[in-house]
Amino acid sequence: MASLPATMALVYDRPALRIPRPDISLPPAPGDWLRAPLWANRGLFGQVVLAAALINVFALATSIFSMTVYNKIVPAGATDSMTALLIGIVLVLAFDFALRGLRGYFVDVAGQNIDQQLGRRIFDQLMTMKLADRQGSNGAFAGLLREFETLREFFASATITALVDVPFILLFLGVIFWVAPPLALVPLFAIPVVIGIAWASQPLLGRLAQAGLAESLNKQGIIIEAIAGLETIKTSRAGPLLAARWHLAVLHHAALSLRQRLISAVAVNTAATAQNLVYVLTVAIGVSLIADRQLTMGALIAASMLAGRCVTPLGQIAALLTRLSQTLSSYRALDKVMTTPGEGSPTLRRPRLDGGIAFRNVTFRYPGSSARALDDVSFDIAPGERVAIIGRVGSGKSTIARLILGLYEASDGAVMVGDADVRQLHPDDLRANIGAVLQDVVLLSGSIRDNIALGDPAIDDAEVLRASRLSGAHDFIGRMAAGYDRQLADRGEGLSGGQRQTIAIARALTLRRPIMIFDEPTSAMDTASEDALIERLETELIGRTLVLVTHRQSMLRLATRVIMIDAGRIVADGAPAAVLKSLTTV
Ligand SMILES: Nc1ncnc2c1ncn2[C@@H]1O[C@H](COP(=O)(O)OP(=O)(O)OP(=O)(O)O)[C@@H](O)[C@H]1O
Repeated sequence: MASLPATMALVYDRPALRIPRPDISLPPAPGDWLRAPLWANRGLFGQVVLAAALINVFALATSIFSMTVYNKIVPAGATDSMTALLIGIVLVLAFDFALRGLRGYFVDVAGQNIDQQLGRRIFDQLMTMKLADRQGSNGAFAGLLREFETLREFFASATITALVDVPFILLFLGVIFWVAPPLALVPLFAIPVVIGIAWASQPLLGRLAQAGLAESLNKQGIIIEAIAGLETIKTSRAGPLLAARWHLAVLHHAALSLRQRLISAVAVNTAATAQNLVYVLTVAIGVSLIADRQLTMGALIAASMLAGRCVTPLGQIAALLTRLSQTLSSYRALDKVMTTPGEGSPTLRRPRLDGGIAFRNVTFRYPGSSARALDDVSFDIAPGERVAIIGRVGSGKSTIARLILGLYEASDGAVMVGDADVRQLHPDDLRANIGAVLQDVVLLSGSIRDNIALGDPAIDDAEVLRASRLSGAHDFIGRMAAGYDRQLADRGEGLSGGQRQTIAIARALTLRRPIMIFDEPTSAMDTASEDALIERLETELIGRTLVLVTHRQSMLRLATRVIMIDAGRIVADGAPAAVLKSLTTV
């Protein structure tokens, strides 16, 4: 940057981070996106299982300890043996303490890994998914994608430990049966009751969870829309309307959550009461067995401790089952998104395209719409040709630009770029060859320089500067104190509409791509800025293909051919003067 005057220096620390392109291989089979991260952490889960199993075995040791103390040590007054036993049990408890710590640690590490792996997969899917497959409002869709946290929470938390505890119920039952056979019947009756009630509540909880998820996404959608549109909402006094929608959504969601909690509470409280009842009944029956000399005091104490251990996991399972329905509805909703095929397959790689564009009998309907945005449209644009697309509002001009960029696929017919069908072309190659300025200019948070280079390592400071001078962005960036380092907020807030447009044009002009698509690139500019831009572009665009969507006659200076669209059909195609003349004579 030494050759630049000080005021133009682009002070920018190029991130060392390599930005990997998302993987756009075939979509995973249902559930793969979740199974793979879980399977990748099987080692950690194995250790959790082992630790949890040992903790259960240690629980057995404390019961046996109590039985031995009451049956052998107390009657014989064997204090020496007591000391040895005490040392043994303290060692067991120390191991138990360490294992509980390790178990928690392994669960947390597995949770962190799953978080990262699932989070990456979900973001990659978002980046590669077709625009046509995006569901619901921005807020609701964002909320849906964040549901992966519910899944992580379920799989990497108490779930694993609760599940490991289940088979040990049988072990504890077996030991109770060994020390005091009739007492085993008490937990044996309690277990199916607790599981039965938790299981019976599943279908209703499942329906409530599904409705609850929909309501929560609706709530999220409203709040995100309100935040993004705050300026418009205030100026058009739409606050009360949004507030009414919000209150209704909160009301519905709260009512569903309350019902969910009430039903979950029945299962969870049944388990808690069963736990107490099992203890009381074990002691009561045990006392009568002692009176009949069928049971020792030590055996009763051991049996009551073990009966508690039998029923404790049931409480966890009841809580788990109530969360299962929520987890399942999140899983089903996410699975739909995650198994949707992404944009094309990466079979056809063309790093450099020649700039030719062709539409072959293209018909297009937007998803969910029966109207044809484009109706049997055919044209050929030769490499280096500069074509303006004109027409009335809503006639289909921007749709042509979106189809060339591969943002949507033609419903019928084919869109060819550089002699290749855009459905076959790797989207990365297609878009690397096209410099595009879309109608709604969106900048991202970060510096102005970041927004012009947008993560492409091939764009260096000199190229950023060249493109900014061409677009006119450099004029105002040079006057800013922070220059190209000026940080922008979300969506480029902090700049005027015209300034945002010049930055978007600079972004498109970098790297002299063979195809330029400009959709109303100067709609927010004053006439002088627009004239200056046209003059610079006239030489810059020589030899490059231009598709220019415009309502402005002044911009037609850049075009050597004009295509006119009306209601999705081509109604005129020829030299600018001829097409304009036909317009005035109609
Ligand atoms: N995302 C969408 N979903 C459904 N219909 C859409 C969508 N975008 C555009 N349309 C419809 O497709 C038709 C063509 O839209 P397009 O944006 O191509 O018009 P345009 O000619 O660029 O209009 P303008 O001059 O106002 O930008 C319009 O009838 C419009 O309502």
